[in-house]
Amino acid sequence: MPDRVLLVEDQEALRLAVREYLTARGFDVVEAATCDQARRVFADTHPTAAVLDYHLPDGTALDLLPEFKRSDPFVPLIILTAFGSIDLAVGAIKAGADQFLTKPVELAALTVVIQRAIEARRDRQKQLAGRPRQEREAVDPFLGSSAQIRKLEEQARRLLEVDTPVLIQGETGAGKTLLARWIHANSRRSDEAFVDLNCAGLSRELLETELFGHEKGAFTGAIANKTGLFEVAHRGTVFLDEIGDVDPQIQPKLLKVLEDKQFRRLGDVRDRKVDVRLLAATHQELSALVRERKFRSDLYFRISTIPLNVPPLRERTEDIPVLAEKLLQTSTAELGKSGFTLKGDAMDAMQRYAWPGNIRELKNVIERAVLLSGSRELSRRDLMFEPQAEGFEGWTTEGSLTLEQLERKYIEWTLQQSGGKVVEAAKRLDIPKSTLYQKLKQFKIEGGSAEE
Ligand SMILES: Nc1ncnc2c1ncn2[C@@H]1O[C@H](COP(=O)(O)OP(=O)(O)OP(=O)(O)O)[C@@H](O)[C@H]1O
Repeated sequence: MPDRVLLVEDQEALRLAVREYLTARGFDVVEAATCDQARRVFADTHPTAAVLDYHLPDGTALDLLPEFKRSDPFVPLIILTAFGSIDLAVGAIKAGADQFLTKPVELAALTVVIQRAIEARRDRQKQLAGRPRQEREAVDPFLGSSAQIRKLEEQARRLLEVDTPVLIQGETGAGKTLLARWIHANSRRSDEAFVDLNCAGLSRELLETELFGHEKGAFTGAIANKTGLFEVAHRGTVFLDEIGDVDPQIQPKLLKVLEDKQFRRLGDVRDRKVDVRLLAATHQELSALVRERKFRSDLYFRISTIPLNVPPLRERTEDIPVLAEKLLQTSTAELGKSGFTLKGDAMDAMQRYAWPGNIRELKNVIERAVLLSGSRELSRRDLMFEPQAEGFEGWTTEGSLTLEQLERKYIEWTLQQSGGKVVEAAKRLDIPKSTLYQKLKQFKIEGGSAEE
């Protein structure tokens, strides 16, 4: 049976073009032009995945995301936003979207994103059916020769024989999930399930039933018993991404699973026993959340005994060539292409760029270059790095800007936008304050103040 995709887009011409393209690639496409229509079509057709334009005549995609996720927690939701609306995109991801793409939409890229999202959904469903996860081609999380990545490998290998929880820290896209999968796949639990859940943007109710399950009648809408992920992962591994976002009311329940190996389904009167290993990841400073009383200190100490730090890509630039080559190989294979190479100037540019989105961004940049380049020899010009904010026009003022010049302009601009406050500018740039100070010194930028 073909996979059904719900397409919510009010621009008719675009909707028809996307529909034709996806239909020709074997999808069964159902359509809606407004939020209202989308609700009806979603309820009637139970799509496998949905692609939603952000702005709709009677609301935004954010109105639909929670409703869709409530009726089908696994449905992949892909949001289309206008070029440059990074803030909206971030909001959408927080609200539960799985992916976002900027318009104009590259149809081949959209297709790849939909296929991947559906594949990920299938994996989750297989897990729920109780079958051990079929590990896809094993990806090496320790590619490269930098001291940082070698140290990470050494530390991670020591954790394979034990059952203690592990806290994986690192910036978004740095490879935390990949590392968690690797730990599971190489541990004693590898024949059992690996169940992962991203806790970001999940409401307390949804998170609780996802993790612990519920009994029929536990709340309005609980029409049948539901098995939670901890039960599904019995004897295996549970990976909780963005653990810092777990609602404070759920945190004691997580602690109970770790300490007593027991939990209770919502609406149940008895505890259930379970044997799972917990791996958790965060891009936030959990100790700061503890200080702000947003994260319980007892849970923090329980999970942070063995922290692993995945380094950001910009701190291991010597690993970029080998990673880029590997990602080029996998992208071309997935896209059914071959014979692509990266030229020296492309490698240099990649090693000088700051990669705020880390390996995920590197992968996207390479994939886009493969899709869009007219030549198989990819040069610096084929690599389009993501602009990081609306309103910055530094790159349009001069024809030939080096990445270093662009970085300098962007830092100056961000500092100006932050009223000269270094702490705030560092937050906006998503880099540590100390790194920003170094850059200000390096680029001889003046006017930054240390005040909060
Ligand atoms: N060593 C690697 N080799 C190939 N691909 C990698 C490697 N590390 C990460 N990736 C790819 O980069 C992307 C991001 O990785 P991953 O999801 O593990 O990051 P993350 O730190 O968990 O991100 P987030 O914080 O957003 O959850 C994935 O598509 C992953 O396959």
